[in-house]
Amino acid sequence: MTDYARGLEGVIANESALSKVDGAIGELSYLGYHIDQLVEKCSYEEVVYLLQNGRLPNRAELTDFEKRIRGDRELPQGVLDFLKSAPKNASPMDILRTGVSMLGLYDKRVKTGAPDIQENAEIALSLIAKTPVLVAAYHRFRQGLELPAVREDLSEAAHFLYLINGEEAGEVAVKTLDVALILHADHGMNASTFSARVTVATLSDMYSAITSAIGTLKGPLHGGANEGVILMLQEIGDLDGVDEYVEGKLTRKEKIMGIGHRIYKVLDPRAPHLRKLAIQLTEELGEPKWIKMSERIAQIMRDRKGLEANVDFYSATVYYSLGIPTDLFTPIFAIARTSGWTAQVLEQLRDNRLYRPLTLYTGPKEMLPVPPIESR
Ligand SMILES: CC(=O)SCCNC(=O)CCNC(=O)[C@H](O)C(C)(C)COP(=O)(O)OP(=O)(O)OC[C@H]1O[C@@H](n2cnc3c(N)ncnc32)[C@H](O)[C@@H]1OP(=O)(O)O
Ligand SMILES: O=C([O-])CC(=O)C(=O)O
Repeated sequence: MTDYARGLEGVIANESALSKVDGAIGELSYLGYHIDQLVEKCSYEEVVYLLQNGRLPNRAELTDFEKRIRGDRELPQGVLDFLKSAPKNASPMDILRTGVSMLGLYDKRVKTGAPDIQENAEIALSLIAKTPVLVAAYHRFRQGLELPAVREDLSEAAHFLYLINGEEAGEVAVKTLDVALILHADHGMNASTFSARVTVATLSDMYSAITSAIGTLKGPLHGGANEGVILMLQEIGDLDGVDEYVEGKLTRKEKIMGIGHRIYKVLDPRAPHLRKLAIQLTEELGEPKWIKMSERIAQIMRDRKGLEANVDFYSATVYYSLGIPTDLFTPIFAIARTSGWTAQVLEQLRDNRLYRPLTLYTGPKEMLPVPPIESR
């Protein structure tokens, strides 16, 4: 019999040249470039180009690429109408999932039959351009505000902050979000990327694949954990409450959000970048208690369970310090990961094979006679 790996742990599902996740030493690279270098030397747009084209752009290529994405930010009127009429208390992740699915309705490039790689590469760029606008538009409309006109002179990070706030953000905020977007862009065969690849491997379309991925990212065991972290910190309230809270969770065998990882057995290499930003921002805000509480939680989890912080642990405090509402944290993760998801979908299509694993059947061994309905 074939070995059964619960939750597909340790199973290699496909090949990919996009990101290398080394769980033993805590190292992450995109197409051979260490994330530490990418964060130091590149913008998010350069990283998107890297994932989409397999190499870093030169200056002229980057300018063209930025122009291409910035020129594709307008949402179809039908999608804007949906965003305006959607319930004001909906989860922005549900809005994003539905909005991305709707974008497919308005895109004539979507066809049935064998997907065209070049057309899908174009759709990928449209999705990268439009997902931030979708999230920001819903956020404005739910407050009864208008969406500012989309602009072509701002980077992805600057434009998103401009749209949600209705005014341009400062340099520090833009740089911080840019780094966060780079760090969330791609991550091997994580659950949402796997969903996207499974969907498109049936020769479905890019919008369906990204819709699947958004639904998968939403859960608190995956991208939803960043919202869970800030809700946990708010529930604890202050540093004095941390030990009792964590002990209570461990006793009840409940999870602490933002801690632990299927692949990283050491610290997630994205966490130190976000930790550094969280320390700087909370100090500037005069609210260091959030980071002090986080440090104590991380320490207890290290000592008691040998578990380390993952990417969601400090990103929560970073976004909170930027004044971003909690329910936009996971959508921001999705916005960044759209660059990775779409690159992974294209990679899947270039060398496609249907995913169809087995299940270990645990039902009745013998065939049962169907009794008449009156006697059941
Ligand atoms: C971007 C991302 O998706 S990163 C992950 C974001 N998710 C979270 O932060 C949610 C909290 N973390 C978790 O639930 C887990 O660590 C996961 C789901 C991320 C990975 O876990 P898995 O590889 O499936 O490990 P699993 O859940 O089986 O846990 C193994 C052991 O560690 C414990 N454990 C793992 N994470 C945690 C945690 N956050 N809090 C408390 N205990 C934990 C489990 O209780 C279990 O302990 P036991 O062996 O004593 O029963
Ligand atoms: O790789 C994973 O399992 C989850 C993760 O950290 C990510 O998607 O960034």
